[in-house]
Amino acid sequence: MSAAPARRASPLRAAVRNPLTVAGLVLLAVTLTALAAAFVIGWVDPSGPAKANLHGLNAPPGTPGHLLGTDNGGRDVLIRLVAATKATMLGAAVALTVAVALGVPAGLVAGYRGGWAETALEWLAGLAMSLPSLMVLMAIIAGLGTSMWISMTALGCMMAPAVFRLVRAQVHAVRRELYIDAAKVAGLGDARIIARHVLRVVRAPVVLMVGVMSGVAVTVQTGLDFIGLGDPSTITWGRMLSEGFEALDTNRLLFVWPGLAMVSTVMSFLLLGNGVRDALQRADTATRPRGRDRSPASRPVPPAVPGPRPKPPRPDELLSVCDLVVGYPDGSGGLVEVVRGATLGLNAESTLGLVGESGSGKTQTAFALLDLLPRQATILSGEIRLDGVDLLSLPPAERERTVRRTIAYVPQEPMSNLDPAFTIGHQLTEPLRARGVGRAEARARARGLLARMGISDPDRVMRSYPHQISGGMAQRVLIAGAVATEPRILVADEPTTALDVTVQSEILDLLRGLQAEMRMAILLVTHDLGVVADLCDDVAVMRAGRVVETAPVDVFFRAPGHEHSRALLAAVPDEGHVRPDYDAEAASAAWDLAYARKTSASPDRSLGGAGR
Ligand SMILES: Nc1ncnc2c1ncn2[C@@H]1O[C@H](COP(=O)(O)OP(=O)(O)OP(=O)(O)O)[C@@H](O)[C@H]1O
Repeated sequence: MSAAPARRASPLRAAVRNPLTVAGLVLLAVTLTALAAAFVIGWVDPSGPAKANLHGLNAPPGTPGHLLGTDNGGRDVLIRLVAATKATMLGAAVALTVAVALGVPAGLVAGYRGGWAETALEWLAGLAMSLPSLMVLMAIIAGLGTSMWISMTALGCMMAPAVFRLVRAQVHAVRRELYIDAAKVAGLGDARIIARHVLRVVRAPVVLMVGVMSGVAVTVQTGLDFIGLGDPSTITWGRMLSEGFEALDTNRLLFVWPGLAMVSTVMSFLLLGNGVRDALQRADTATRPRGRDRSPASRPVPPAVPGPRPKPPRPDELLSVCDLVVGYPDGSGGLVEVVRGATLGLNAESTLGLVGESGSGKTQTAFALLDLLPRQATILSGEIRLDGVDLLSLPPAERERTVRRTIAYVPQEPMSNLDPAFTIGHQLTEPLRARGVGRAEARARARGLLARMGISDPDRVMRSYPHQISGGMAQRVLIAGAVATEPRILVADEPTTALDVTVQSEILDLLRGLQAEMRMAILLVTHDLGVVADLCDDVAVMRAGRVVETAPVDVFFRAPGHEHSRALLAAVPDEGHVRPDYDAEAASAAWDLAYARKTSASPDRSLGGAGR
């Protein structure tokens, strides 16, 4: 990382650089000034808007004492217009508040939690949207009277489903982001994740929708009053429009002023909504990396290759998986199995490499252990035992607690797993704060962890946003976050794939050092057999959703037992050429080299792992 952390431009500052937003601000300022004046008039001279002067009917604009003239009752048009602003804006504010207060939380819950809550809320929203709004409003006014508060509350209820659907769709999109998974694994609760990470993404489209809906609320309220369905005791722009319409022949300006007020206010909402949305979106996307697409993959699952059944897990293993089967809906009412009876075991303080070709089910197996499978996935059978306790038999909340307490996760793509909207310091201290650690101590611990990760200027990194650090640095930050809670098991999914070779070896050394220091077990998901030789004690080879071979790493390299293991080893590119077939001698030489590195990096650990 070379650049010093720069402060990001504030979205509001960016918004006011847009001339259309400035125009919206100016128009809104006029409306707000009228609103403030209306409160003053209501306090100083409440009868002012109704005061008639029978000697000054329909006075033209500019008449002394009457800037906009008078109406056909001799009442001052400007004072009435200002007073009408208050009722109109309050009415719109009621509708908007109801729509946002109902739509946003419902959308967050439905999008984030899914399940029956989403089905029920979606059904309610569909029902509300299928009703003709104007007819419903008229029926409510006919039944409950012309109170503006009631009609505007009803309008808010009818606008809420649109907000709900927008928010739900946004939450659906962000829920799949890797940094949400990372936040969960770090132990943050749902409420905190929604408040900190999800709401930020939802805010830009919601701001635009609020702008549009404010305009709709003003227009509907004005329309109802114009056609005589408003509260006759309240002056609004709609009522003034109606009076102006009746006086079109004598004083057509009476129709123009409230019309202008309505148009300029609606315009101001739209311009501002657009401008602020654009600024927020720019601020969000400027730093947001592309997340990994985890949509249902189209890669076909290759047929299972029969082979020697791996040994059943031993009772003394820290973590064991037995005959795990994970399925996804296949789109035609059935299930497709992506993990098809995986069995493996991880000893305390040792490292197991989970290898296999792309799509063989490594990540899905790891996600099952981490309790991170997507909602659509089902664990169809099998056992996952942690310290002998079958996790799958625990109630979901207890399972989640147990997993978060014991297992940490270093994900595949460092950048996608950091929320671009927060500093590194914030993201490292947040999980500690959620566990009750005080602010100062959390910061001190985070700084210490970064230093332990080999970061020479932890203070600067703490102040940086993810886009201001390199990939290698981001990976160190994620490892720091993962080990902050002193887990007994670390699941690392391709921790070095996205990094260049020199950084890769530094990260491997770091993991090795941390493992020895913290006495944790590591499950390393990888394609890279060099990394396996370098770091692992044992290997489990996956093929088409099954573990086809488990072996100590030296045995795996010297005498792989399964045909698929030999094929994997044969596919490793050699320095000068690609070997046509598995070459035991070359594999053995590669192993000797990796072993030499391994023992020189951690002389205290013997081949095969002391804990085995
Ligand atoms: N959300 C999903 N819906 C349906 N199928 C999925 C989903 N996620 C993954 N799969 C399928 O599960 C299978 C195993 O995927 P997994 O990600 O575990 O493979 P992997 O061995 O980790 O591959 P890679 O090394 O490329 O990450 C693949 O066939 C994939 O298409």
